[in-house]
Amino acid sequence: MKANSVAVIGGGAFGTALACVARKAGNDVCIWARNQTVVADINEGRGNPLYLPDVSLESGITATTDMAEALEGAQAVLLVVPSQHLREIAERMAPHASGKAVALCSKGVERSTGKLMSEVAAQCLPDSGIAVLSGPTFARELALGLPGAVTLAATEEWVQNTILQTVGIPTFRPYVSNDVVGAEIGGAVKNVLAIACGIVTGRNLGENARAALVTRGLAEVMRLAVKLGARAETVMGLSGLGDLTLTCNSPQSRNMSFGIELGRGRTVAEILAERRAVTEGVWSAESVCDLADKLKVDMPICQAVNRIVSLDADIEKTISDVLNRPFRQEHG
Ligand SMILES: NC(=O)c1ccc[n+]([C@@H]2O[C@H](COP(=O)([O-])OP(=O)(O)OC[C@H]3O[C@@H](n4cnc5c(N)ncnc54)[C@H](O)[C@@H]3O)[C@@H](O)[C@H]2O)c1
Ligand SMILES: O=P(O)(O)OC[C@H](O)CO
Repeated sequence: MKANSVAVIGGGAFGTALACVARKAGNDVCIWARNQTVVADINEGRGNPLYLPDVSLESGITATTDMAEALEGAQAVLLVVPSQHLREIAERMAPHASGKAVALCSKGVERSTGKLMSEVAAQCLPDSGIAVLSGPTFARELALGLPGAVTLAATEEWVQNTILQTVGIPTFRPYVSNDVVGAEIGGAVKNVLAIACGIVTGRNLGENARAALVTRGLAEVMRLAVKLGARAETVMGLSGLGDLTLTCNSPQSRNMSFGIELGRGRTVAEILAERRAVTEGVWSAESVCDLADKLKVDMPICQAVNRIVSLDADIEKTISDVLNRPFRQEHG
């Protein structure tokens, strides 16, 4: 029997890792990447050293810079580009993605509109079935075949089933949900909170402080998610608590490591200038805070990160402001 065909849109670390997962699930996989060097590395070198060094790719994973070619014949699509570029790429996909199941794997909130990724996709890909795939997943570990689990959220059963069959394997276990907004909000906000945890780590403020930040950060995610109509249980699942725990506790995280460097005194511009990889929390801090303001949701940790990364606020003063907020009830 001919293998199913899967398109992975985005040739960064996570797109490449998900291509490995989809291949292990028995699919023929074609990665679309904008960078010709990435395409050549995948097709000729069987790897992606620019974005995911030291990982070899199985045959059965190919790459192209041609969007139509990548999507032709694909039953399922994994959309894995940085969140601020999702609209532009989804618009390019649209003529070739009608009737296909598309899993959104980006974590962020669009800066120019304040929209969640599913809202952007609803505008740009009206004829596709949309899912959100999100959870605690460092690309490298996935690509190496280490075990993990994610939330797979879609309102339509055929979309859930298509994506489940595309990526579900014993070492990559999707847990299915119909709470799309709940599944995506955790991933978007945890990147901002991981920067806060990094700052605290970089300034040697201790493990107690980081545990407090993770817990109070979870309360921020919960308040925003519930206000957006998401379910609390989703926030307590893999895409919420799971991803927050991973990202806020490991310097493997680009967001946490960015915060660590900030905490040690380097500037946003200096750190970003040295990075090829995307640090989503930098780009979503402002849009998460704008969304919170609009919905009148209190998110003091995210606001503090935004003041530091977007408005160049003094770190010591910002930490002091957070610590000196009035005491309050833990819940409610
Ligand atoms: N890396 C991970 O462990 C991981 C895990 C889960 C989710 N994600 C999410 O996946 C998304 C992609 O992250 P990644 O880690 O694969 O990226 P990456 O940092 O490895 O690479 C950046 C990617 O962005 C692309 N890019 C840069 N500028 C672009 C533009 N103008 N238009 C289109 N593409 C552009 C690059 O070509 C490259 O493919 C992000 O939203 C990230 O939060 C990443
Ligand atoms: O390295 P980060 O901070 O972008 O995090 C990667 C994934 O989102 C972890 O689930």
